[in-house]
Amino acid sequence: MNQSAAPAASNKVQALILTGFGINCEEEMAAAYRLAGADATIVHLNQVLHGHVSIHDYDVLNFPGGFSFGDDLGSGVVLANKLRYRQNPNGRTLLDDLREFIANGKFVLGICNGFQVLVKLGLLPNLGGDFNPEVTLTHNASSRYEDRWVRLKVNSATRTPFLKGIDSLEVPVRHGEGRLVIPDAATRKRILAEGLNCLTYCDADGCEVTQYPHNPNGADLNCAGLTDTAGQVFGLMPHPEAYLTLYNHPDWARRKRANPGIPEEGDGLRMFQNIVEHIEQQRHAAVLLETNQYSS
Ligand SMILES: NC(=O)CC[C@H](N)C(=O)O
Repeated sequence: MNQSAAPAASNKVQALILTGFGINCEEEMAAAYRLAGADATIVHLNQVLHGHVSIHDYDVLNFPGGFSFGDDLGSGVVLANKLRYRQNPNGRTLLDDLREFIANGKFVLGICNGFQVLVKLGLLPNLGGDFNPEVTLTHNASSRYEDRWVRLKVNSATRTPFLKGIDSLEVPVRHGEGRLVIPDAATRKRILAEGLNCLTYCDADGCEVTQYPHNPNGADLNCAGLTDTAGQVFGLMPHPEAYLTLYNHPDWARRKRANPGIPEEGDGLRMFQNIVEHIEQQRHAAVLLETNQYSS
């Protein structure tokens, strides 16, 4: 774990990955970013909450999966409250920093418990722009912990760069509280109209199926992931960071035997490659703009 206050001097995209308090998927997330060509720094949340590490030194902030605070009071609730109310020595909360981080055009990703935190903190879907919770994630309709592989379909209307060029993907789920509940018709309508329901559960052919077991939790809109209206904040229940190579898949040997030329990358890696590439392109465009300003 990195204990220093700033990321190493490097031209690579900088991904900050938070851990602590029961988060347990930080190493997989760091592996995903490193395979995608970024620098990944794992820090304990206290480093950020006490003001020793600034999120503003990074390009993309990540909330991994796990069981923060033992899921007490509901998955993600205690951590979200800590981020909303805990002040650092300068009197700022992490939510204050997150508002600024997002206003600066940066990116936030939450996976599983991380998605639950983003929803409970009001970062997703944040239709009102005031960071108040508008939807929730609660106990699976099956009343069971669901631990298996699912297939997802990407909403072609999504604006998030994380999902650019992806039609469908296979990924594992492992959660007890993944059921998205949208409490009112107006919120549901806006989520649909703006394409914020970026991922839905589907069958092996990529056709959307709303019934269990395809939809593992009974989520409203058959929804597995949400973005904010700009597509900068993205959260999903399944774990793309757990499918980085073909060999993460339980069926890899059979698949390789049937098709020896099968790609060795797992479906989940693409989202990390996408965001790293997007940030690199943004930087390149900014440099070109600056060069043109000086030369004209
Ligand atoms: N894998 C996870 O992040 C699990 C999230 C949460 N603890 C749940 O069970 O719903």
